[in-house]
Amino acid sequence: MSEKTLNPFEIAQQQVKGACDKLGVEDAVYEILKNPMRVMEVAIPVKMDDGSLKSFVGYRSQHNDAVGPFKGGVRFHQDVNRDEVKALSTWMTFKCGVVGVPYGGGKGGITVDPRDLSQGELQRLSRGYARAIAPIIGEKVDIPAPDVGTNGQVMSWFIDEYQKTTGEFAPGVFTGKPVDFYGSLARNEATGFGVAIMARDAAKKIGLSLNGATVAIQGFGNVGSFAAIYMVGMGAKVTAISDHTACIFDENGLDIDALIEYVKGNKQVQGFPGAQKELHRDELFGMDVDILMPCALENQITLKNVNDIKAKIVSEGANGPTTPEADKIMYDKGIIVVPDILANAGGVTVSYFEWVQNLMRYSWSFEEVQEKQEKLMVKSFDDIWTLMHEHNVDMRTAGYMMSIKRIATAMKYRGWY
Ligand SMILES: NC(=O)C1=CN([C@@H]2O[C@H](COP(=O)(O)OP(=O)(O)OC[C@H]3O[C@@H](n4cnc5c(N)ncnc54)[C@H](OP(=O)(O)O)[C@@H]3O)[C@@H](O)[C@H]2O)C=CC1
Ligand SMILES: O=C(O)CCC(=O)C(=O)O
Repeated sequence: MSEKTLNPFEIAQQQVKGACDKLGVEDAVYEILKNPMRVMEVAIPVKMDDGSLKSFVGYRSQHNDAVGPFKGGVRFHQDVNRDEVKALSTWMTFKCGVVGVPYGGGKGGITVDPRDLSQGELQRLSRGYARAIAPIIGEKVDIPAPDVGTNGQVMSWFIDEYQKTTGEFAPGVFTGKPVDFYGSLARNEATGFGVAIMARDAAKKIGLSLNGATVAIQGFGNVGSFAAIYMVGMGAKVTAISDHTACIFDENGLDIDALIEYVKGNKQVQGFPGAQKELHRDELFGMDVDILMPCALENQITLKNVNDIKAKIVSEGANGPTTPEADKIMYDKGIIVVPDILANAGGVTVSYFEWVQNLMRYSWSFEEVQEKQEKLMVKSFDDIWTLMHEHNVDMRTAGYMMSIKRIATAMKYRGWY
């Protein structure tokens, strides 16, 4: 048996359709939600350091803005394509609905491996992208943020170029900015922190103590590294971590601070001197751990490896890491999967707080932001947990159902159906 599809957009549509059917909403709701409202494709010519000119392809997909402005990150990665961006924007709509932040879904990206570019080339590419999408974004229209391969520096170039292009000083048009350049305290930590607290709450539900619990994390970028830090802070041992080079292992728990320092210099986990063992990156999924956190890319838990999983809880830091077929197998086995649209919603939640602070020209303390994030995510977790039992569905379907109700209500008031 193999997967029906690995196309992330078809998977996103399947997930939305399943939840619409379960809820029994009018057909019009899925008809509207099955496609993004707009997808822009742009060509971005960049003068390379060697004097040549290279044209890169970029996208911005705006899925649905019934609840509020489109919101979602921008990915710089060699595998970015139109359907991936459409899927990511779809997932954003339902993620915002899950935590109840007043946004719709958007997502952007450029097909490029940023590691192949110099800082100058990266800046010119980022500015070209901001100029190209400027006509369709805005502080109250569509608010991009970081995703794989982008960060606060890229957001800062976006802001500057947007201002040059439109003449408008609008720090709230992008979130995920550096803290000393209109960013919010606790945004950098937010997604990983959320992934950790959602695992903590799932553990509570099944009576799993985090003290000494073991964790495996795929991906050690923004999301994976902060998830690791917070899990250790809660008493757990992160025994395995992978990136595209390797999976490193230590039965006593990896030293996360030392690994962060190592990765800063070496750009990879392979060769970390603090590891007991080094394995192929894909061996991470079969590790004998209590909690698994996929924090890299789509389609990582599939029919190929789902039966190797020994974890009791999967907290999805990445967007779309699990195929529907693998999802069903984990549900049947009683593995709790905290779905991406809830587990990684900390990022957009604190992006919302950043935006509110920007609009008020005011800032909150780290503790205040993190407390607000935790309160919101814990409530969403509890609501979804209740809904899951009421309808006898998995957490992902329950999350979509909760979200669809909110979005369908807004669409109804607007007279869209
Ligand atoms: N940043 C945010 O606020 C949010 C991010 N997300 C999602 O979380 C995921 C990670 O994002 P983020 O941490 O920001 O991205 P980063 O670019 O910071 O990190 C991505 C990580 O994934 C690793 N990776 C890539 N391919 C593989 C592979 N085949 N096996 C193992 N590891 C791999 C990368 O390793 P290497 O460096 O070796 O390539 C890197 O460590 C994405 O799905 C993103 O959409 C979701 C919500 C918010
Ligand atoms: O911070 C944001 O606005 C969105 C982050 C993001 O891209 C995501 O949640 O996938």
